[in-house]
Amino acid sequence: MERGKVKKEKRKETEKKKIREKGKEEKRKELEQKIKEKEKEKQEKQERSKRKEDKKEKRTEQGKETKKEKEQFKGQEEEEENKDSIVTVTNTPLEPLEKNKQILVLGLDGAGKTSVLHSLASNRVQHSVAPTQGFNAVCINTEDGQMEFLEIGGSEPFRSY
Ligand SMILES: Nc1nc2c(ncn2[C@@H]2O[C@H](COP(=O)(O)OP(=O)(O)OP(=O)(O)O)[C@@H](O)[C@H]2O)c(=O)[nH]1
Ligand SMILES: [Mg+2]
Repeated sequence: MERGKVKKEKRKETEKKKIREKGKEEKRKELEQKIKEKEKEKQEKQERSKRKEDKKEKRTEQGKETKKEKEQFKGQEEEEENKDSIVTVTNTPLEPLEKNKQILVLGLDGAGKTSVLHSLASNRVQHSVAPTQGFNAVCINTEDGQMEFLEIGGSEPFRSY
């Protein structure tokens, strides 16, 4: 009888051990799953941060390009202003060239604006030209298209224009 009791107790102990081991394995599996989920979250965060950095870099590059364009435009304007007596400025310097061009002619009085335009239009040199009062418009037809010159008198009353 005692032997039978001992055997039963041994069986119970082995069963208990088995149950404990199963519980431990389940806990291990749960921990492993949690660790994997955390790693995935970290990777996703890193990818998001990378995308944000890429977007920022693109924006800064675009800003640099626009700044360069502005600087080029300013440089062109300054070069045109530094010309001696007659200054010609096109209305749309950065747009594609059109057939009809409008050219503004500026300069001090007596510089020879009207004389140059007259010689261009008529192929003749006119010596005594009266000072331009207000503005003087000259249209010249060329092979490529029309060129419209607008001269503003260089006398002091017209310099404000
Ligand atoms: N010697 C010489 N005289 C010139 C020349 N070009 C113009 N002139 C003379 O300079 C004077 C003034 O010329 P304009 O063409 O009227 O000058 P402008 O720039 O139109 O002057 P405003 O209309 O007052 O702004 C005229 O008597 C011209 O004959 C040039 O190349 N050489
Ligand atoms: Mg003139």
